[in-house]
Amino acid sequence: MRLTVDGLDITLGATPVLHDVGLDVSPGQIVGLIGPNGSGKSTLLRAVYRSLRPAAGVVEVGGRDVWRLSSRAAARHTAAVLQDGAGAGGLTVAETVALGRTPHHGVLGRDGEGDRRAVAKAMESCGIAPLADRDLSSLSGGERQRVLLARALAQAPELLVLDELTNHLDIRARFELLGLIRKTGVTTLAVLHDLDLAARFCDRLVVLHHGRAVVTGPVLAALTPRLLHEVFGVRARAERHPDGVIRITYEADPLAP
Ligand SMILES: Nc1ncnc2c1ncn2[C@@H]1O[C@H](COP(=O)(O)OP(=O)(O)OP(=O)(O)O)[C@@H](O)[C@H]1O
Repeated sequence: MRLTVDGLDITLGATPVLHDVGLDVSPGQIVGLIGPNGSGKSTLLRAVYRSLRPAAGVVEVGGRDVWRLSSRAAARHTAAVLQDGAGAGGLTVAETVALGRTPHHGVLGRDGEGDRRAVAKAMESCGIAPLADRDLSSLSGGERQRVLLARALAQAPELLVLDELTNHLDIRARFELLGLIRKTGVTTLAVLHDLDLAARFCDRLVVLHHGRAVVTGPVLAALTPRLLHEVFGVRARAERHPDGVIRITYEADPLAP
């Protein structure tokens, strides 16, 4: 399902945070949202998953303005995994993942066989089936991230919104979970701080700087040495290696003026 954001302006308190931001994620693509701390990435995601109403601009998923849908209707197609998302207190892992099915329930709100299958499959694919009966609060940060991703996948979304999913994950888990998301084929907008991971897994990048989308495009076109210096303040270059993978190489003194 296509995501389109156009002309987004957001002010928080008295601080203008996003200015005329637009982006487009084609069905099945993974688009990385990158930018320095405070550039407005999480704020933009909040407008997309309908937790922050923009002062101006439109967010459309599958051609429908998300702010014209009920939150329940929007939750049937969009799932979010948020930075250090705590999840509901006092629930087991299996109960937490099952919450992902809530937007699909009828008026009786009961789990059916299809719901149970979706939950089991999501737990299996995120590697958390052995943790099913553990209390969510007893998990490590990385385990909790896997649970929150499983909850999002159980939701069977057509748009996945990820805010620093890879925080707390060990290096293998980063590759595993981003690879898993690629395999699902779900349209994804992901905030990533790790530029190497962004370069490896994203079809396109949107670079935010001081609340503006300054560059949008394929990884190599976006991550020029000039952009890396002007936006991220580092001397580095992105190159496609003979194995086909794009990697970032930092200069000996990345902070050189
Ligand atoms: N309630 C608020 N009132 C005023 N300013 C706010 C408020 N919430 C966030 N901001 C500011 O908005 C800016 C963008 O914040 P946001 O969390 O979207 O950035 P980010 O790019 O996700 O940052 P990070 O990479 O550090 O997570 C920051 O400068 C932040 O201080």
